Amino acid sequence: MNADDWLRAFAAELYQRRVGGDTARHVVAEAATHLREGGGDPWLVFGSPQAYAAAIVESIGTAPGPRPGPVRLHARGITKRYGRQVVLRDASLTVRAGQIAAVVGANGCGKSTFLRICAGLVSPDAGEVTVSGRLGYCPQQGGTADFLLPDEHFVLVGAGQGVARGLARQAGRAAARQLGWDAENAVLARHLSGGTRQKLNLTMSTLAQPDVLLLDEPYQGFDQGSYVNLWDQLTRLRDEGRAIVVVTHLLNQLDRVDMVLDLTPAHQGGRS
Ligand SMILES: Nc1ncnc2c1ncn2[C@@H]1O[C@H](COP(=O)(O)OP(=O)(O)OP(=O)(O)O)[C@@H](O)[C@H]1O
Repeated sequence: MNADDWLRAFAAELYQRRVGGDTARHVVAEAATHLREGGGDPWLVFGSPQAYAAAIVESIGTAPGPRPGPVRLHARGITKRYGRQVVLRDASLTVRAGQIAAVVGANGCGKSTFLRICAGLVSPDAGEVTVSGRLGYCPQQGGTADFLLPDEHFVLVGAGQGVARGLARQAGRAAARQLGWDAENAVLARHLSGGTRQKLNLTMSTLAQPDVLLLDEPYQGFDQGSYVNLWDQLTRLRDEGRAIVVVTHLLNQLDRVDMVLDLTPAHQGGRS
């Protein structure tokens, strides 16, 4: 990685950590000047772009706002029927900036349906959802395009959110690295393993720095290390002030969430 590549990756890491505008320009310009005048390999001078961006964030005290912050997602009295089957009955959830909510319950109790209603993809029969801010959604399956490279996914999602090509590519790669995946390899999505395709899905959902992040069992196919990385990343996103809703069957991580919505029929009626 030459100095220009390192600086681009560094800028993307800052962007991921919500250091933007004049501050980011200033920090990147300073690093560029240092490298130009002092020479040397940026990895030896500054270390990895990720580590240096993390050190910058720590020193300038960016990110965590007051926790919990304003309400970002409010789902109230959600009821949904498919034919005669009542899938959701009066389910409610309120998530604030800086909180993680887990949606749990038995197979078929309506977790994905609830998340799709929150994402605005399915209409409820009763109740309403209010989302404040930008939304990111990671579906349980699908979401990737077989004949596109990971980078092309990032550029496509970035274009929809007004993020420039180069920045989208770098931000996507940086987010993928946090899940232990090197997305720079030129492999079409159809040749990725199931777990890696899911990492691509997840990376796309976080790319545009959503205020509300909806994740439907985002860890499917993940190995143990990737699973740990995922929860570390969710904790970091929460600490940056995102509101996160994650559908999960794995109850061993519930100590890492702020609230639990159990959609098992006996528990419906919601809590927040
Ligand atoms: N479009 C649809 N048309 C008809 N029935 C549907 C539709 N989508 C979901 N269902 C039914 O609604 C119920 C809830 O499905 P949903 O996928 O939300 O459950 P879930 O809790 O996410 O399940 P799992 O834990 O297995 O992922 C299921 O019985 C399912 O078959």
